[in-house]
Amino acid sequence: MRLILHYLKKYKLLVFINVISVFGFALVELGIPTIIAEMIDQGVLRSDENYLIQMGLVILLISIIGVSMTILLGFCCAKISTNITRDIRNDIFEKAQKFTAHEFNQFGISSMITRTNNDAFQIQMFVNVLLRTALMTPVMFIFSFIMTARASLPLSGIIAATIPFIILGVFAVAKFSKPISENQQTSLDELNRISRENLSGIRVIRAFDNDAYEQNRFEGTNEKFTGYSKKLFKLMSLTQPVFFLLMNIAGLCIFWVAAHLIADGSLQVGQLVAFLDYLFHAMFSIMLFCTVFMMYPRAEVSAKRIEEVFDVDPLIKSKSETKEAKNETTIRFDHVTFVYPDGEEAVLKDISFEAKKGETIAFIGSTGSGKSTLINLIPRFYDVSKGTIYIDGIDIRDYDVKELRSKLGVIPQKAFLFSGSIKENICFGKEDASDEEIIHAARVAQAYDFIMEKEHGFDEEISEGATNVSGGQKQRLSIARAIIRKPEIYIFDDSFSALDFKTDAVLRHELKKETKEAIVMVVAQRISSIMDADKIVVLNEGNIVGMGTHKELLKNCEIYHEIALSQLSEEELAHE
Ligand SMILES: Nc1ncnc2c1ncn2[C@@H]1O[C@H](COP(=O)(O)OP(=O)(O)OP(=O)(O)O)[C@@H](O)[C@H]1O
Repeated sequence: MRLILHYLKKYKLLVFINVISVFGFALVELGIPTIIAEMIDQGVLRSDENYLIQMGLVILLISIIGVSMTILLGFCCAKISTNITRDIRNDIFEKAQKFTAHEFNQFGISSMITRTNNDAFQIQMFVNVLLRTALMTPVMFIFSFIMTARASLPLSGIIAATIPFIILGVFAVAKFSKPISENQQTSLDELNRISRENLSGIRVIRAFDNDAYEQNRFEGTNEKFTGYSKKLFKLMSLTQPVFFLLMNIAGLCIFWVAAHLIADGSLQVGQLVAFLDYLFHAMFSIMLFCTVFMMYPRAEVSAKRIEEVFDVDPLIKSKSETKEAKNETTIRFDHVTFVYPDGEEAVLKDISFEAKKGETIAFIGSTGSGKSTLINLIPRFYDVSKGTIYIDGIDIRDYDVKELRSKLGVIPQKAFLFSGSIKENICFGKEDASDEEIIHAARVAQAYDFIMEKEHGFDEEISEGATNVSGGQKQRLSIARAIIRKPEIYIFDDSFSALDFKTDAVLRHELKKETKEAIVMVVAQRISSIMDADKIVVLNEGNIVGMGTHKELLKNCEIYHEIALSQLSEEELAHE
C-alpha cells in the first residue's frame, strides 16, 4: 500500500476527478431507487400520471449524469493505473542501472524481469479495481444500508446479521491466498530463469544431447507454477458461490419477514421495492469490496517484491560533481586490496602501479589470478576494499560516475552486441558520431572489410544474442565501439583472444597510432599480444609477482619466463 500511495501522489488531480466521479456515480445510483419508491407510493398507487412523467424525466436526467460519471471514472482509473505501472517500471529500470553485479545477484536477472513486468502488472490490475471501488464501496454501502434501515428496520437487521460472516470469509480467503501468491510469483521467477537459460544455451543443450533433461526441468517448474495458479483460482472460484449462498439465505429470510410485515400492514409494497433495490446496491458494494480484498494479497506480494528492489542501497555511490582534475592523464593503483562482496578472501592484494598518457600497460597471469577483477575496479563495477585508485590525480570514488566512465573505453572479455544494426552498435560508443568516424573506427578495429561483405554493410542487422556474427567479428565490433569514443583510457580485457594472429598484429599496429594520447590497459593470455607494452604486470593469486618490460621480466620474473616458455619457442626467446 505504501508503494501504491507513493505513486498515487503524483496524480492528485486525476485522483480528485476520480473521487468526484465516484461520488457522482454513487449518488445517482442510489438516488434512483428513492425516486422509484416515491413513484410507486405516490404516482402508481394514486394514479397521478403527471407526477409519474415528471419523475420519469428526472430519472432520465440522473441516468445521463450517471453514465457520464461512469465513463469519467473508467477513464481516470485506466489513466492512473497504467501511468503508475509505467512509472514503477521506469523506476525499477533506473534503479537497476545503478546496480553492480553483486546487487543483480541478490535477485537474479529473471526475477528482475518478472518484477518489472509481471509484478508491476499485478499492481496495475489492483490499482484499477481499487480506484473504481475503494471509495464507491463504503459510500454505496453506508448510504444503501441507511436507506434500507429507513425503508424497513427489521429487514435491514437481517443484512446486518449477514455482514460479519462475509467479512470473516473474506479475511480467511486473504489469509490463505497470500502464501500461495508468494509461491506463485517465486515459481514464475524460476520458470523465467529456466526459459532464459534454455533459450540462450540451446546450442550447448543440443550439443550435449540434454534436451530431455531440460524439458523435464522446465515441465517440473511449469507444473509447480500451474499448481499454485490452480490453487489460487480454486480459492477464488469457491468464494463467489459461498458468497451467493449467504446472500440467498439472507434473501429468503428477508422475503419471509417482508411477507409477514406486508400482511400485518406495517410495510408497503413501494417500501419493499425500494428496500430490495437498496439491498441490491448494498450487496453489490460488498461484492466489490470482496473483489478488492481478494486481489489485495496478490498485489501486496508484488508490491513487496518491487519494494525490495527499491530498498537496495547500491554499493557504488556517485558524487554529484567531480573535483577539479589535474591536467594530466594518469592512472595509479595505490596499495589496492579487493574482496568480492560475497567472497571471503582477497582476490587482489596490495596492488600498486602507475601508467601515464601514451603508455600501454599489460596484465598477464594464470586464469583466476585477478586480471579481470583488477580492471573492473576502474569503471567502478566494484569499489576497492582497501587502498585507492587515482585517475588524473583524483580518487575515482570522488568522480561523478558518469564522468569517470566517459573517460573510459571498455572492451569486455565477453563481447556483447545489442540487437540493431552494426552502425547502431558502433554508435553506442558515441551517439552523434559522423559516418566518417564510424568508418574510421571500423577500419582501425579491422572490422571494415567484413562489414562491407555483409549484404547491407553498416546497416546489417545484428540478431538477438549476436548469433549472426562470429566471435572474432563480435570482438572487433566491440573494439570499434570503444575506439569511436576516443577515450582517455582504453581497457582491453582479453579482447583479442578470438582473433587470428595476423589480424591481432595488424589491429594492435593500427591501435598504436590511434591511442598515442591515451593510456592503454591490456589483459591478455598471449605473450605475443603484449610483449611490446611499455609495462607488463604479472599477477599470481592476486599478487603482483613481476613488473617491467618483456625483456626485463624474462630475466627476472620466473612466472613470466614460464608463461613465455609455454608460448614461444626457445629460439624466439633467445632472440629477446
Ligand atoms: N563476482 C565474483 N564473486 C566472487 N568471486 C569472483 C567473482 N568474479 C570472480 N571471482 C573470483 O575472483 C578470482 C579472480 O577472477 P578474475 O576473473 O579476475 O581472474 P582472471 O585472472 O581474469 O581469470 P581469466 O584469465 O580466467 O579471465 C577468481 O578466483 C574468481 O573465482
